[in-house]
Amino acid sequence: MASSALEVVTAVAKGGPRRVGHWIRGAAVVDAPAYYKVRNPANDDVVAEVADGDASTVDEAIRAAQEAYPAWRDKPVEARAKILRRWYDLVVQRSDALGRLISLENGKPLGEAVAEVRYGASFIEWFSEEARRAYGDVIPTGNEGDRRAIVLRQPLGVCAAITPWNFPNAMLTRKVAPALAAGNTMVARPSELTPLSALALAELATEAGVPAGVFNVVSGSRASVFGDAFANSCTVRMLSFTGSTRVGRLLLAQCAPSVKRTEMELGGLAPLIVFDDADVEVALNGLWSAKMRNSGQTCISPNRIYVQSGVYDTVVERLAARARRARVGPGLESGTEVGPLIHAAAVDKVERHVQDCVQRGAQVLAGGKRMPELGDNFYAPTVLRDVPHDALVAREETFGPVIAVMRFETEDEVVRLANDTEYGLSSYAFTRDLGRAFRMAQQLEAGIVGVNEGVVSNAAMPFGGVKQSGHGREGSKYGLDSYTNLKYVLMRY
Ligand SMILES: NC(=O)c1ccc[n+]([C@@H]2O[C@H](COP(=O)([O-])OP(=O)(O)OC[C@H]3O[C@@H](n4cnc5c(N)ncnc54)[C@H](O)[C@@H]3O)[C@@H](O)[C@H]2O)c1
Ligand SMILES: O=CCCC(=O)O
Repeated sequence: MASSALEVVTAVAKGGPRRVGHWIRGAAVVDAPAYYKVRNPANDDVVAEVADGDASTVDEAIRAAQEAYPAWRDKPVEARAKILRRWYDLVVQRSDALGRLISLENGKPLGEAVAEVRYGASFIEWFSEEARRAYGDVIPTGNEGDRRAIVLRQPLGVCAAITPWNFPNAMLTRKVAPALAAGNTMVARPSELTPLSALALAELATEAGVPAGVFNVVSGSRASVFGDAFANSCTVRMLSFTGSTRVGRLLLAQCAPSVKRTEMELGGLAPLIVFDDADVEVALNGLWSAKMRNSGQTCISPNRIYVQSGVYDTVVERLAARARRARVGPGLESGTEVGPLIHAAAVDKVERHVQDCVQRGAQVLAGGKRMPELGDNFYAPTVLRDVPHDALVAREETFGPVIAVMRFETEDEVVRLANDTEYGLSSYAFTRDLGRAFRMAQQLEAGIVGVNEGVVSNAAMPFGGVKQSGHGREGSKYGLDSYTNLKYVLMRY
């Protein structure tokens, strides 16, 4: 019986049973009162049975994090940095197994899954280094003869994290690494669909020397139980959430009574603009990589593709040819470029969006259908042309492999269309005109702008949204801000 998340991959290969518990106080909690099944989206097979926690589980994990806090906070920063660095090394060493785990529970192609592990690890590496740079300030008072004003940067205490299924490894490391680097402790609750990657990361953290109770992971099938328990706890000083804007709004309201600090990494509806003066090859490559990563289930995936009239026909035809060639299949099958969607409801949503485009006059150039021969959760990479600006895809995240192409004539028109949304996470523009490139960087209302580039994610850069895509920045030198308080001290001597 595999009881460790890291052993699940081998147990699956051998067909053996596997039950995985919460990770609290540096150890797996065995014999939980209840378990639920985690399934592979590619074939619906049970990957593992995972502990189904409740409010008492969360309370126990919060207690563990609270007890571990003073010693972790007071550890010399070099010691914390070295432990994080060891954790990074272990994650990299185990990247194949961790990648397989992602592929098993999330469905994404193995190559992408291993790339996610390395991306996730890069946040641990980055913050193991940033730990040493949690600087404060000395501010002139005007009375330097007898006083000094200093600003200290201090940890918050116990932090909580709720993470989504689409990047089960990286969305967690970019919260827990800065939290621990700054001297906080953490309780994390991963998506019920993909808890194994988080549990495996916690095991490796313990192996690396993260003391018991500093990083705890609780799993469970009833999401709101965890949100309620985190929000209602006055011990939890901060909640960092990545997920939909709908759930983000709920959690913000729940955190209001305890005036908890929040970091919200929410949904997107990215515009991607191809101007007539773009290098079409660069634009097509950028669009394809931004769109098809994780089968389109990415918060920064472009949902609204605006192509200027002069290159419209070329772009849609070449995209359609690319989509027809794409190899769709299970994530663990070699050669797979596009994997399954996470579950049946996700496929239903994609189908609804495609049908809506067609009903409004769009034409399907590639895909536009389910792939039952592969399984219930597969949808063919789809290219639609002549999509009207009032289609559903222009208002709601599709979260699937659908390239919905709209036509525009002028720069002013496309900036207005691109900004006409409550979302503001990422945006993309392809142009060879330098002035226009700067105007796009300036005018697009988003936390991230890719100019002639579709791959924007990097641990050294600030990731986050504006408007209803959230607040706070993950990664970069700003990534410690959400996990630290500034304390102003005026010293008269
Ligand atoms: N901005 C970012 O960095 C970023 C990154 C990844 C995903 N996302 C967004 O996440 C969404 C996709 O992920 P999802 O489907 O898991 O989102 P989701 O909001 O449904 O769920 C996110 C997490 O919240 C939990 N949850 C759901 N309802 C809850 C409740 N009432 N109380 C507490 N927790 C609750 C889920 O179980 C999951 O763990 C998309 O909108 C995507 O754009 C954003
Ligand atoms: O899904 C959103 C996060 C993806 C990323 O960090 O590149």
